[in-house]
Amino acid sequence: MTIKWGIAPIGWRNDDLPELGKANTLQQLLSDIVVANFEGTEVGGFFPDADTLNKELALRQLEIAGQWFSSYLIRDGIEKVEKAFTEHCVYLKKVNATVAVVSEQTGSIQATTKNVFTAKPFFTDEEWVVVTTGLDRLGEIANAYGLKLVYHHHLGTGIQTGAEVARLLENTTPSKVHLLFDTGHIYVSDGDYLMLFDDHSDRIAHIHFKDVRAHSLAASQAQGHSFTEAFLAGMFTVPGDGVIDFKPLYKRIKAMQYDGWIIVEAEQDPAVANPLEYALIARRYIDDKLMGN
Ligand SMILES: O=C1C[C@@H](O)[C@H](O)[C@@H](O)C1=O
Ligand SMILES: [Co+2]
Repeated sequence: MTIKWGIAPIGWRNDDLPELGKANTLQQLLSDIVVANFEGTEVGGFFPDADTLNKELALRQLEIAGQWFSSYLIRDGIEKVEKAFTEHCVYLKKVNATVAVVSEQTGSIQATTKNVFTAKPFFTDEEWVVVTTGLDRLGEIANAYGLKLVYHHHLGTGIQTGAEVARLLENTTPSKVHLLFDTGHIYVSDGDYLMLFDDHSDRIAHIHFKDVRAHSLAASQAQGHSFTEAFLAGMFTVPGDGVIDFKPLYKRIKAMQYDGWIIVEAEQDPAVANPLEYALIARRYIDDKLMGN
């Protein structure tokens, strides 16, 4: 079992809202990650070409876990998506990543003003077939580049709930499509975050540790916030600062001999939540409450 701990750029700069933290440079982000004693990160939308990135990583002995890829299999069809995904894998291989994070974004309300708690899309039976067969094909491409395709269930998308994740996994091939388990997304969607882990631990190949502030979540639900409004209002935070108890989860992760990355990922406005300060809060929680027990 080798667990690597990383932290995502999303607390410094946000791909969903690129104006957030615009002044934070790659160098600042990577140096903060070193200060907070994490081993690596995921690629953010503002990251440079592979050679430039590799140089900055090597200077700090940091590694890349993977990068998000928005697939539009239903909207665009497999041929178009395959091409973009192959380019994505070429880059990931150059930066020595291990996973390609994929989320089907057809119909997603993630970047819209719609109520994220009530207006998620649902795929038809035909659309499910397109998504699952397409993901199997993308998984073959990822494998050819020595990467694992890890599927990211996400609020406001067609694959959000535990039942939807189960349907996805039942209809895809285990050697081609793995699961990214994101604590924050499943907590807000279903409440119970351990059940999804227990049901599919054999498919989990990447983990996002995202915590949730219960009072902010309740306020956002009451106000019918969009995804963006909800995270700007403070719905997400780092482990140790919210309502999720990561201790029973971490016990399970160790018990299954998990081999892979756990990435702390908490989108907040960096002007409100100092990214280094929150990285250090997460580090302290991990050291004292998880690894120390
Ligand atoms: O992994 C993620 C990537 C982001 O783009 C996304 O919106 C966020 O919520 C997340 O979990
Ligand atoms: Co995530």
